[in-house]
Amino acid sequence: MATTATKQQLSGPVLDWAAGHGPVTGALSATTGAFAVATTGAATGMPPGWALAVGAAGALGHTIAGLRIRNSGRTLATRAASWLVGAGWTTWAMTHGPLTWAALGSLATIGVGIGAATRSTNLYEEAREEETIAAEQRQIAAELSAERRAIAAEWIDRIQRVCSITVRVVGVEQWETGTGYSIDAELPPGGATWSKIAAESARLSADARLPHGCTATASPGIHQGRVIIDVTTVNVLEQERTYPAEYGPLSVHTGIPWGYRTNAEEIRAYLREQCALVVGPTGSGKTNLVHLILAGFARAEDMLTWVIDLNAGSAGLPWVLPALGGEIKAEGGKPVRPGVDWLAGTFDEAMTMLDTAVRVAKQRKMAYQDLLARHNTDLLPISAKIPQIMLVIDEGAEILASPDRQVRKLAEKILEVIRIARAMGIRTVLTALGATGSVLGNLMIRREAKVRVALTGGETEGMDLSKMFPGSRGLRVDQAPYKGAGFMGTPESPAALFKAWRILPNQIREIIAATSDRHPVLDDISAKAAGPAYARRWDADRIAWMHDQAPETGTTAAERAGTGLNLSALQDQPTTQVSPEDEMLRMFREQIDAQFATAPDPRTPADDTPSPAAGGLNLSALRGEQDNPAHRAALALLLAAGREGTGASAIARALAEEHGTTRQTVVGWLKAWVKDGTAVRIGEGTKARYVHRQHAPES
Ligand SMILES: Nc1ncnc2c1ncn2[C@@H]1O[C@H](COP(=O)(O)OP(=O)(O)OP(=O)(O)O)[C@@H](O)[C@H]1O
Repeated sequence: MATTATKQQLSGPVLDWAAGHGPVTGALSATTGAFAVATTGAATGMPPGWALAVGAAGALGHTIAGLRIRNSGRTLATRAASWLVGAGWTTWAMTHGPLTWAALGSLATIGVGIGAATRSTNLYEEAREEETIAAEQRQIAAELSAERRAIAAEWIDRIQRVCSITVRVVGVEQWETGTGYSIDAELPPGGATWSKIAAESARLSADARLPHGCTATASPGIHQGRVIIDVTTVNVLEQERTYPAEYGPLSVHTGIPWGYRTNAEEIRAYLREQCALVVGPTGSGKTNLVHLILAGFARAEDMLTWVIDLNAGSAGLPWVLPALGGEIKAEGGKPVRPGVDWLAGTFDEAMTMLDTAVRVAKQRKMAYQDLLARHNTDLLPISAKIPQIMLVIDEGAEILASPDRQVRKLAEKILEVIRIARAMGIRTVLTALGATGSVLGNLMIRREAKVRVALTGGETEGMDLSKMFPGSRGLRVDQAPYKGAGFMGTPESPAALFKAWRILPNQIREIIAATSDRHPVLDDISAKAAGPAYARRWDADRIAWMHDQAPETGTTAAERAGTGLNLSALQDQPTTQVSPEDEMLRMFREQIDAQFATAPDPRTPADDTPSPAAGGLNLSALRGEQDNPAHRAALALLLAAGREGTGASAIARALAEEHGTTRQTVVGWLKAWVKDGTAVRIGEGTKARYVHRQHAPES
């Protein structure tokens, strides 16, 4: 019999009134368990003392288990009492018979009692647990605020000592990046200003014993009586960080990330209305920054980048050649678009580009009047349909400062674009080797180019930061003695230390591939204004300079730059040697041919006479046409016609005077273009029009 009770005890929690039960199931299990033991015990003549012994053992075991999981004394007492009361009833019931009204009634009462007690202890345990968590959090907060209080006290003393200003610290925020903290402080009454503290940045940094490259920078608080002091404690400028490998879409409206601040937070350039000026002496990491800037523009869905680089086009070539040279292919072997929309490496091409930009700005101003009225704005709403044109002019500041008469013409055009095109969505990024007075002395640049970067790379010569960032004091060149590091200021973010990411050549290729489908096309109105000059920008003769300017070896940028601007790009540099670049250019031409069907076929001699291609098409005959100026002009007109398209009569009319081309000839060309996929025919009969495949509805 004893064995039975023990077996029950071993095989299941008959008398376990606590494990895994809520108040109701616990009480039910306890009372039914006790009832079962009592009835079985009475029927089998089990000695009643056994139940009491089991109850006592249960109470003891449960108390030990409860202590282990740190139950409260109250919970332990309730549970032990439950065991003992239950065991007491079982013992009594086995002696007096469990099937009497008194036994059953008292068992029910015990059940309700246990249920209520368990419910109460459970609630108590929950409350106790919550209180423990809250206490832990209070302790963490107290420790944190103790640290913050210590920082506040330290800086109140320091600002008093260094600046003789007694501030009251309102808050201290430790940066998530773990590289420093910001102090929000109230200035004392009596005329103290945040700029007084800003001017003492260097002395404050020294007083705080900050590591090299770390600063205490003051900026305005939420009103003029408050100041924010950003204190960096880890030097992130020293580290080389590569351009983030996530090449997701950007927009002129989201801003374009150019690098990161000393608190490791990225900083963006907002260029919808602003132009930018980037100054960096040789070896400071300027070329790297230009690539980084082009990378951001390439990622944007509403920006087209036009690059002028009279120093061998080195800034733009890595964004063009791998794409058009067929080095990079999109899915299914499709050609990819270059990472920039236009690259000018010669004086003539640069002039053409700037003239085009002026024409586009003027045309946009006239043609988008309705749109501006509808949007109740004088700023053209830039989107993927009407993209912003970003003119990046490497060493543009040197062009502006050049005494050369020819170069001055370029300078005037650059200034004209800057002056007239803000509202119409054309902005420029000018780079400079030095912050020359003649550039910053120019009112137009001072007014329009408020996004500014000075890469120092440790260079102190000719670095007048107070001219680059007027009003910002306490900036010292020696604070950023690393390549790619310097200062950046924008209308949204005051001038302060910054570092550009390092962008690697393979990343440029990755970005070209990743963004090829994302680049917008010039809106029809702008494309019409841009005309053939734009449409033919990738023509073989127009890109021949790329070959002439093939990557040099053994020549440093300094040598190339000479006194600031190397005009070698303006000279003819005939080359006869056959080199890998020749091969690359051949592939490039093939690519152009595939895209625009324009490149001459060496097998067919150039022929100025339009081919009577109207009846029965002969593609090989048409190849001869491709060197024919009338044929090329017709294709340019088709491209310039954009999405609206054009027809044979319109093209023939436009060509009649200069080339004497007949409608019948144009019909032949159009049919050929439809056949080889260059053009798409839309509509029938008299409504038929032809659209270049670049503007065809499905693309
Ligand atoms: N952001 C950066 N982070 C780390 N290293 C950099 C960074 N930018 C440039 N560098 C280093 O500096 C070297 C020179 O960079 P870059 O060619 O961009 O300088 P530059 O000012 O254009 O000089 P140059 O006029 O001689 O071409 C790079 O090869 C690279 O090693």
